[in-house]
Amino acid sequence: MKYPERLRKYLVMGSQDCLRDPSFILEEAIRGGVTAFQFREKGKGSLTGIDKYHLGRKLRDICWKNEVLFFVNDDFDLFGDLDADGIHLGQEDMHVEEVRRAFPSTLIGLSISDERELEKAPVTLVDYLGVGPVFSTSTKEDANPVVGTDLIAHVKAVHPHLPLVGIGGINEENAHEVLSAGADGVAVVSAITLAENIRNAVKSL
Ligand SMILES: Cc1ncc(COP(=O)(O)OP(=O)(O)O)c(N)n1
Ligand SMILES: Cc1ncsc1CCOP(=O)(O)O
Ligand SMILES: [Mg+2]
Repeated sequence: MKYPERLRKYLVMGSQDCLRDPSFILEEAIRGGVTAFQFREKGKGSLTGIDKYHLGRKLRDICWKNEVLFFVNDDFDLFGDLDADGIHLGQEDMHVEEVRRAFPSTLIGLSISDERELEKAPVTLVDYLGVGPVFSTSTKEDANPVVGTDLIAHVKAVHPHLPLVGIGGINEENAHEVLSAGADGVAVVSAITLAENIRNAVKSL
């Protein structure tokens, strides 16, 4: 599968998002068709230090065994330690320019939550944009205001060749709206991690 298609079904997850073993959830999600994974160990109840590293390594190995892209959220040191395929950065995180300088050929994703952020984004240095929250979410405590599918359509119109994924409140009922608005993929946490049947949840996205 070529690169932008590999962002089609993008699971974002840390142990704090799981009621079951994260390795089991990731394996089931991959069997259901997940094509990319972001290790986002962050927020209430999340692991730190060596425990975070060990879980990250376990999830990375599952991804690699199955040819699924493995991204690390925020944590530049962990990204390097795990030799991840890429890193996802937000507006408050380490600067894209700095990561690109240190890792000329890694995959870099950048969050966009409004038109102003898009205007000042170093788009030539990133491999995809994560646009959202598209719908309301209870997974991210400090989430920005909901942007709807209009921002997806705007970003695609301004940068038609730059891959983009929607994130925030996406589930099997509304995923088609995100894709119809121009997204290359959907990035999902709770609709997968909390699903009773994970494989079916991914299949129906
Ligand atoms: C694919 C994707 N898009 C957006 C985000 C959000 O990143 P950020 O704004 O840095 O917030 P945190 O995830 O770090 O809380 C993401 N993680 N993934
Ligand atoms: C990490 C992140 N960034 C914007 S919304 C969000 C959380 C998305 O979680 P969910 O898919 O459960 O709404
Ligand atoms: Mg971040």
